[in-house]
Amino acid sequence: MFFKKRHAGTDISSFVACVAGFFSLPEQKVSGWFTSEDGGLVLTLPFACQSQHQGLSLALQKLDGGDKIQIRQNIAFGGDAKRGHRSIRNLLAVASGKGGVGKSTTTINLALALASEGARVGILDADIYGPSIPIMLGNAGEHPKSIDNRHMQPLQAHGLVANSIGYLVPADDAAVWRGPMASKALQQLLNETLWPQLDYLLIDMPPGTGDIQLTLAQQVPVSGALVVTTPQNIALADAQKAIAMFNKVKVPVLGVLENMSYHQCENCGHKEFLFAQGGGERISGQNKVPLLGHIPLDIHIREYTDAGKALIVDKPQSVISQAYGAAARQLAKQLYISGQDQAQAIDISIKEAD
Ligand SMILES: Nc1ncnc2c1ncn2[C@@H]1O[C@H](COP(=O)(O)OP(=O)(O)OP(=O)(O)O)[C@@H](O)[C@H]1O
Repeated sequence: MFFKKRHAGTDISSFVACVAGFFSLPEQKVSGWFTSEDGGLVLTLPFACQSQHQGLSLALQKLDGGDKIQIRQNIAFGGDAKRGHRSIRNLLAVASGKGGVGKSTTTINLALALASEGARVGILDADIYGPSIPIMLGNAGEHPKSIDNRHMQPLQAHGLVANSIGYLVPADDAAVWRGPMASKALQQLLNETLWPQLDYLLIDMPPGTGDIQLTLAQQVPVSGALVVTTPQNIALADAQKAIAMFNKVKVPVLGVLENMSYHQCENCGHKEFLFAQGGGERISGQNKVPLLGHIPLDIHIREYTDAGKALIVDKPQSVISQAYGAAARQLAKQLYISGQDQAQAIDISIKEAD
């Protein structure tokens, strides 16, 4: 590991410290991101954070030799890659516990935010009983094409790929499916869709924590889960059940995202906390999982998703887009850290078995 410390006579520890500080990570987690190529140093970032490259580059430029470092992004495989899906580097479940807290809206906007951070992103709508992704992507009524009558081409919208039961059967049909049929449908959507190479596949889970959700969490090789909640007590109680469910099936909970945190008046700027305040902090503290952000209750979010348009693409500089962007980068980082920890745990248990 000599290279980790020195490169062509340069002590790289100051670069490592700079990158570690920039991402608030321990130095040993980032030292392996530096490699040597054609006599120069390359820094390869393993999670989606393209919007941060310039800021990081400026920080490095202040260090002796830091201006020559090339920055790249190559998103790492998360979790137990051997159990994973061939073309998908990270499968992420987005769950809520309680219905109507904005899980699908959050899934779409985080997916768009991850794509704007330079990742290849897909959405699998597993909300069999209320598939809203087709409407939110603006392509309800379209159907996946198949060339062999077995595999489906995912649909494309706003730079994302997606598949949903909503593209395949009328909503009323799926609404009466029992558990085994619903989980079979999800397996088919995952395994019979011709997913292109993806860095992240976000799975919009059905709301609730019953048998169906438990089966889905067990059957699909997800690398981690995100729990969406509002700050309201009844939503938090259900979010807590969702966290307990993932703990039970040993799926790492990467964070909690508080939606509809407040409404800010467009005229006077006054913030109103319609669904109470501090709930996200409480649930994150109690469970020792990161709180990835607060998304306000905002008319533009509702209007854009109802119209199947992408706020983040149309108005990337808006406060809302920035809030989703920050949450998406946090999520990507947590997914990476959790994947590293899992890989290390597997490594340790293999060594112990030796
Ligand atoms: N932050 C927000 N600001 C304004 N409206 C929002 C916000 N988040 C979600 N909504 C709106 O709330 C409604 C419910 O959102 P959504 O369908 O995403 O919830 P869900 O939790 O996925 O619901 P379900 O339990 O039915 O799957 C939608 O009309 C959506 O546009």
